[in-house]
Amino acid sequence: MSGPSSTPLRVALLGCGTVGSAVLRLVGDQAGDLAARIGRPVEVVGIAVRRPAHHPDVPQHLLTTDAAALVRRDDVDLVVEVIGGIEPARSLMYAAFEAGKSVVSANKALLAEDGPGLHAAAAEAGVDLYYEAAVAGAIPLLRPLRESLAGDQLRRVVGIVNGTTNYILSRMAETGAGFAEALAEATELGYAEADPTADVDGFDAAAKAAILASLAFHTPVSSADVHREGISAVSATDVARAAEIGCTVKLLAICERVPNGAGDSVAVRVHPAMIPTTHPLASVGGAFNAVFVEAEAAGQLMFYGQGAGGEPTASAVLGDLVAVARNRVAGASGQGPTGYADLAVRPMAETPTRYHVSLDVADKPGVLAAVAQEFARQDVSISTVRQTGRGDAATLVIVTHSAPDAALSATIAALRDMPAVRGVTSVLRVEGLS
Ligand SMILES: NC(=O)C1=CN([C@@H]2O[C@H](COP(=O)(O)OP(=O)(O)OC[C@H]3O[C@@H](n4cnc5c(N)ncnc54)[C@H](O)[C@@H]3O)[C@@H](O)[C@H]2O)C=CC1
Ligand SMILES: N[C@@H](CC=O)C(=O)O
Ligand code: NA
Repeated sequence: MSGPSSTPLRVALLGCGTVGSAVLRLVGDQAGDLAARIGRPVEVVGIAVRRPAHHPDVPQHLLTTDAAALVRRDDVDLVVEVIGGIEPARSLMYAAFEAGKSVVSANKALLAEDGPGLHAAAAEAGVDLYYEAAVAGAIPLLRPLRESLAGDQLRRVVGIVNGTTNYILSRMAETGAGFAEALAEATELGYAEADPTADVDGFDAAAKAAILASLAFHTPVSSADVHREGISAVSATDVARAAEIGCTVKLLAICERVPNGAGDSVAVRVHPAMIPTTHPLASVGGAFNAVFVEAEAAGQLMFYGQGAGGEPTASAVLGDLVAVARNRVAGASGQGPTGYADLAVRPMAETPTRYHVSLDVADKPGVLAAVAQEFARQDVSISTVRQTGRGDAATLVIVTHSAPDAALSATIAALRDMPAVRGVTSVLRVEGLS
């Protein structure tokens, strides 16, 4: 049996921002252990950046602004893509596969847009495409879905998968911080995307939900298939109303397999929701992420940890780097995800949800009955009604039972038009209430 080789595996690093610089640091700090774990040393031989002058701490001879030439260089064996976004990351990955090089990426936006195409290109080239860092940062989640749970049937994956919005919502609830102030802090801490509207408007979480659903249900799901709402409309009133009923507001990603006699479908959505403070996801604070997985045989599993930040994300990148390097040493490649089930994606309008609605109404006879009638008109059953205040300042707080989302949103539209309703002050979906 042959022993470890001293010939290094040569890595091209594309991007040297929050994640890339942490990857570079960890590869250097852990060089000895990585060599022992892989069987060959790992050496970063080139780093593509946009502006070399912005990277004074990096060995200058490694820097290049020509990422396309770097991935094709003969002295590059593996590629780590931490530029982010669609282009040029997509072209660079395809070029790497064409040149027979495995890719490790943290790029959920790209994987959620073009996952099947990228995987097909990697498979055709007989190389690997790994991206554990793309969903829930440091938390090992994609490999467990792809490998450990590959023998089970998954029913539901639900969690908090965006660190920036969780940080903002936590700060708003705990300290009363304003939205802009909390977002600035999250950006400063390296959690936010280059364009933080990707976090705030739910695009980042929707991309992660698409990746999770694809792996969980063996079905190609892209970002465009995901119902997406961000947190920019979450108000201090929503947070206060949630607290009044023992709930907190979280941005949830919910991926479900929906049983149906004619053939199962999948429903994938990202939106803010009130959850009870006793729910395990309620205590997930700051930039932490947590994901529940429900599987037929395994039952409930929970994954928790740091979902954003340079070092935590670099940990997941390095785990993938070790995996693809080991495959390369063994002359093998891992099995990519399978999309054989190819289930239909169920529209949000048909997906059952529950609403919490807060209305300012006149405290007059018949108002409650008229409001209740609007719910009944859409076949929406009410779970609880609470009235506070009297006269002009009366507030009705209604929690519904589960109903198709379209029926609930039609009810809200009708309530807004009712003369007796002075204002619809808070509307949020509710998850996890008994
Ligand atoms: N920051 C985080 O907490 C996490 C980030 N990710 C993902 O990791 C990737 C990188 O994110 P960050 O490091 O936070 O972003 P960043 O904006 O800090 O770094 C990206 C770097 O790529 C460089 N770049 C852009 N275009 C380039 C080009 N054409 N050639 C060479 N370099 C180029 C930029 O100048 C920048 O330095 C993204 O896909 C992001 O979604 C994933 C998990 C967590
Ligand atoms: N911007 C993302 C970074 C990790 O994916 C987040 O806030 O979670
Ligand atoms: Na992860």
